[in-house]
Amino acid sequence: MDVTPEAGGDAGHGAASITLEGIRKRYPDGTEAVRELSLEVKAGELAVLIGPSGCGKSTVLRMINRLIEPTDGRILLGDDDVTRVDPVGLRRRIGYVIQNVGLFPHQTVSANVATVPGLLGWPRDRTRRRVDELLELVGLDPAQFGRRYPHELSGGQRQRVGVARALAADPVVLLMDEPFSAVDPIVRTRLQEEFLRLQAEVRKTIVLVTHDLDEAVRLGDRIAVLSQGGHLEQYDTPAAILGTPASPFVREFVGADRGIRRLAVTPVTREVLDPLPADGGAELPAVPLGGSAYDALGALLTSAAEHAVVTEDGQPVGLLSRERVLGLGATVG
Ligand SMILES: Nc1ncnc2c1ncn2[C@@H]1O[C@H](COP(=O)(O)OP(=O)(O)OP(=O)(O)O)[C@@H](O)[C@H]1O
Repeated sequence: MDVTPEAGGDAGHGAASITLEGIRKRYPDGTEAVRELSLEVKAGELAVLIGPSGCGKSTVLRMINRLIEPTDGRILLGDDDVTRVDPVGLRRRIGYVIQNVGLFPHQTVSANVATVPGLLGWPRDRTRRRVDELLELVGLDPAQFGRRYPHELSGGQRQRVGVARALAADPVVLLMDEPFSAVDPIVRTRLQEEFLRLQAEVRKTIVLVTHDLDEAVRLGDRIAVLSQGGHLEQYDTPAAILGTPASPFVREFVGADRGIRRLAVTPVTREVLDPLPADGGAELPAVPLGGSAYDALGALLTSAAEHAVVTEDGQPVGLLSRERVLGLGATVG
């Protein structure tokens, strides 16, 4: 069988749907990592797998490209059963991006991106064109970055090279295991935005594993919330997952983050302030009246202070305690 780019590709360009049918993974030591999971990712869609540590997310992902062999069940790319094909050939048709990227340290950026085309025996000219095109696509100038080695790049740049490498041979499917977690939050947000633009262009079928609910909500067309043993609690759009959690587990899972998210949109008002001390709180961190409770909490945690002084037009108007800020999160959660 040949997993062609057209296989099952009714929506994405060169993308295939992924169907998991009753897959199960029992490790040799008896661990039931995934008991029974069925899931369909439509061609050209991005599905996020999220859930607590150890619930089986990475195991599911690695069964799709057969880095891990399923104990039971079927996995289809388009109409083709991946459990029946040569795993090495299969992996050349599936892009795989992991945390910390896994670039080859002694090869240049261009050589890294050219890995799979090289294995597939593409002519050198075609490979070179493809490498340049992909580096441009992920926002790296080929002339400037192509000859560098991975250690000469920032973490965010390495991550982009990882994505370019995974896309090099125009895979039918892209698997991403915590692809943005190794970079700081600001770079992460930027990479996520760039990645969404890239996905709008290439429309691959993508399965992405993350711990970060904000990332799941931002990137996912659909989110699969898993509990221990790869149990599928809910598989739905981000809005539906946040708005109508299907089980107490999902409610609790999104609930914790929902409180934090609400803090970001809750302003610090006069109602929550305590009177100023005699010295006006000169030594305390200052936060503006009307600023977000989330930012106020950040200022308190950074300075390890119990109180912040709240200012209006530069003048102190009251004290805000850490307890009050946390209360704002709890009462609106
Ligand atoms: N090779 C292995 N042998 C035995 N058990 C394993 C093996 N690999 C993973 N497991 C177990 O299978 C379960 C699922 O692991 P998996 O890595 O898929 O979870 P995960 O949801 O990706 O976790 P995390 O979020 O912590 O990365 C865990 O209980 C883990 O300890």
